[in-house]
Amino acid sequence: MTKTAAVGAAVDVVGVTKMYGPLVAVDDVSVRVAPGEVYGILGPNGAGKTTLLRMLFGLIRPDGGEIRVFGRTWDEAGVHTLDDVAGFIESPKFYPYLTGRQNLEGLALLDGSGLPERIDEVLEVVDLTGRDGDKVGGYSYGMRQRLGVAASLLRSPGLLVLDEPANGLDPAGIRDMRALVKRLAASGLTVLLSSHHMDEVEEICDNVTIMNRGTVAFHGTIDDLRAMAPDPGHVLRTGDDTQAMSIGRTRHPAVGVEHAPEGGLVATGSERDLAAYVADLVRAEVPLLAFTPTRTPLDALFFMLTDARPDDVHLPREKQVVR
Ligand SMILES: Nc1ncnc2c1ncn2[C@@H]1O[C@H](COP(=O)(O)OP(=O)(O)OP(=O)(O)O)[C@@H](O)[C@H]1O
Repeated sequence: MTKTAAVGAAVDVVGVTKMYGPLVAVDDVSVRVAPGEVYGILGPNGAGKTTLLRMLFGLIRPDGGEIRVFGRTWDEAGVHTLDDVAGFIESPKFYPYLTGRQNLEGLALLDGSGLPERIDEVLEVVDLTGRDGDKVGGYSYGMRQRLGVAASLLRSPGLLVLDEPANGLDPAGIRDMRALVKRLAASGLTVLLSSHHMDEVEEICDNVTIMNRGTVAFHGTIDDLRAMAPDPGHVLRTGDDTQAMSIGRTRHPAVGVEHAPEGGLVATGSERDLAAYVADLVRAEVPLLAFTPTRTPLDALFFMLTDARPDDVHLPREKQVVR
């Protein structure tokens, strides 16, 4: 990426660095989000995602580089940098003893640009119609996240920034949040979201920056990412691993067959080569007990590009270190 500000970009982060003492939390990172796209910042814990979004929101200042939001910088435009922007860092906060609707009414009043008549509309977008009269204290975590999105939409933003919106949600909450972001994207809204989840970014985003320890480990389209992904690995459980291994090594050089640390074998190769190998095992009457994918190729790539361990990346928010 060239280090010049882009004309017409919704967000243009150019060579931004942020230090915390000796720690370089964000190291010369550039990210360009075009209007109308859904852009993902993906990375394991501590990669620098939230720090980057905090700088965009003006909550902290970069030590170097420049951030433009719809062409505006904090130095030039001050708080007007966020005129057309909405979203939240980490989790949105609401008054638990007020209803969802009352919280939105309060926000609409405070934020002159949020029209009270939009409340019904945004509640419907986030699928909270019918629950708006309940106190927020009784909402699930997923409902609160969706209310946060509703609060953001009140001001009809041009850019919605979401920091790990699906983090800490149960599977149904994750599904609802993804569906919501997809609906918003389909309506033409520009969305910048951070995530721990490769599958979330793959499902929702057009472009992605993968961060690791403050630096950019990958930058490009989801298709570019897919093209880089390694062949899928499969765990193979057989009644005769020795013979299965020997058939693999002698007759299927394009398939890698190794002993899996947890028992059984791991076979890697293209789908076609794996299918031929398995067919051969069946022909040789090697008892086949299981053939299951280890992890998706994109997940495997994510672990290769970052220091994430599979266990690191699905920690719910409440289990993470609170700063
Ligand atoms: N206020 C702070 N003071 C000191 N160090 C900080 C502070 N905020 C963040 N860091 C450090 O900066 C690095 C990047 O943190 P950041 O929160 O941006 O990562 P992240 O990718 O958002 O991770 P997570 O997914 O866990 O939120 C981490 O090493 C973190 O410990």
